[in-house]
Amino acid sequence: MRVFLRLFKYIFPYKGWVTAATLTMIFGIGFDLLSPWLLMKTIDVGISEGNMQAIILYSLLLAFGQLVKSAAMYVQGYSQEKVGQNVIFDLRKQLYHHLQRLSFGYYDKAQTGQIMSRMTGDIEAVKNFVGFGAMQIVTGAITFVGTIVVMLLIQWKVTLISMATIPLLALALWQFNRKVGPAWSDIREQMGRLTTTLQENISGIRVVKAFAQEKLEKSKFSDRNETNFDSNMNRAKIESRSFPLMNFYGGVIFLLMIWVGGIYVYKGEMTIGELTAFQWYAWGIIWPLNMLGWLVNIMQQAIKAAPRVFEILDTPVDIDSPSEGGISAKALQGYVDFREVTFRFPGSDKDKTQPVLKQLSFSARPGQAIAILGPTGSGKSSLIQLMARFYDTSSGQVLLDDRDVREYNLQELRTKIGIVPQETFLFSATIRDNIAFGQIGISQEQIEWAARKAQIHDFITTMPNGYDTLIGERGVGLSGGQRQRVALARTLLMDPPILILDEATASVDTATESAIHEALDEVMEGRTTFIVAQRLSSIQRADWILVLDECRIVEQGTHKDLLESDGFFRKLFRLQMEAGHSSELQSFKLPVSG
Ligand SMILES: Nc1ncnc2c1ncn2[C@@H]1O[C@H](COP(=O)(O)OP(=O)(O)OP(=O)(O)O)[C@@H](O)[C@H]1O
Repeated sequence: MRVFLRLFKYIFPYKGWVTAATLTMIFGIGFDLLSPWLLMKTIDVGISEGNMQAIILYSLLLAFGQLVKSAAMYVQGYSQEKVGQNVIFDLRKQLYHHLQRLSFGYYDKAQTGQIMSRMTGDIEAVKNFVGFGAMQIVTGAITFVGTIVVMLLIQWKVTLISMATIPLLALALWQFNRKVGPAWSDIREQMGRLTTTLQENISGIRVVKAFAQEKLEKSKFSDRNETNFDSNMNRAKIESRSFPLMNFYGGVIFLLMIWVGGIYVYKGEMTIGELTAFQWYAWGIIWPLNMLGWLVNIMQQAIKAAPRVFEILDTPVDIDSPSEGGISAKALQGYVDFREVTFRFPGSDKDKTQPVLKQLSFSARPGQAIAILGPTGSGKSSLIQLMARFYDTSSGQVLLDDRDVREYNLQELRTKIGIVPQETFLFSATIRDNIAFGQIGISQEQIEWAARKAQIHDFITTMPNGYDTLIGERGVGLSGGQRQRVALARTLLMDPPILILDEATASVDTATESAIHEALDEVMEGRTTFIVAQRLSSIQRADWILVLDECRIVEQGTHKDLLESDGFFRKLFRLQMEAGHSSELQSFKLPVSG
């Protein structure tokens, strides 16, 4: 019931169209009830009594009625479709907007296939009910009751006897409704899983092929496909057991009507006209009953699909601007302060899981380049994600220009923190659009400036269509290093006061990396730059180094400080020297002892 009430809120704005559909529906039903009566009069008053005028009058009225009914049907069909399409348009828009607002924490757990299936199949199921099923159920119910009332008024005894199978039919329908509901719930869930399997396979097709695991993937998909098949067959079984039975009970009504009606005509208690009209009225009873099974199906699909859609809409937006909009981040300068920051990923059990970051404190100011080093999994990426509020701290504070990040307007805050992440994503668009992503009024010169700084301009000019070359899914492929440089150009174009390079040059060769860092020297001036890296060659320009290990900052200082103490940094330096990277590390200019 709550599902219907909630759906009603989406229908309410289209009350004008609902009224049009309802009025034309009532009009249509009125003519449906009147037509057999007119036929009865044509026979009893016109044909039986040889009254030509009555024959012409009632026949004309019948023809006119059918004409008006057709027009009413057109308006009803159009209006109800208009309501249905508008409702899914609004629902889809709201869902998409909500998905845009949900935080990383939600996407860490959500399955893309499930989201896609809710955005498409589930919403479509809701539309079928709102735009068609609901109105047909009401039409069927009014037609059914109205027909019985008119028939009772004409010949109540024949009507009551003919209706003998109605209780049996109601029982069959109740049983069908009880069984088909869970079946639809299962189908919607299986469809979501099937879409997830498909989406993961397509996204990960390179891994599948590299490991020659097509067979395993095929069998995984076949399993899901089979489960989906079984769920649908289960529903089909329920339908094929129930529909013929319901049809049979409906047919019996028709037969009883002819049989009992014939006897009553024979006894003179019913006219031929009345019996003929009853045959027509019988459809007003059988039609809704036959349709009911099908309509219950549509209704049950919507009842099971709508909560899956509402589940996403009800997911709270845990990271957002403060309710009053937050303070402006437009003039952010780039002072960063971490104060006793402890962080645990959302959803992780406080008592069971170790925090990813524990009691972290450090400061950075504009113009400074901070390197973040540490073994893999030590929390480097987690740390930088807290600045742009991709996640919020579990305790402690992240301050930007002396204000807690949670006080800022979120959208503005994010445009002031440029992150080049480890894994870059490029859209199916031209290189120009990828670099200018979302920024309005950007000139070609600005785009080329960013591309030059990211050391990708020369490569772009060698491409067949230069900056107009399509990349991503629909266009040409780029190497890992080229992708990273396009992503770097995209971030530089944002001109953020805080620039974060999270292993942003890990996929480029050391010569290109060195060229990028040289070019970035000028860009980094006046900005606060964080460089997360494993290669020491990436952090040669850092003024301050933070070393993370086991959730804590275990070392911090300048290159010189850290080379003098016997910690992680010095070990890493020696390892990379031994691995033959001495030429790349010469700017450290410190003799290694011991
Ligand atoms: N979305 C997530 N949900 C739960 N735990 C996560 C999530 N992302 C990372 N972790 C865990 O948090 C810890 C720190 O991960 P993080 O990515 O910050 O490390 P890192 O130092 O950047 O590692 P790397 O150098 O390998 O990139 C790891 O133990 C990781 O398993």
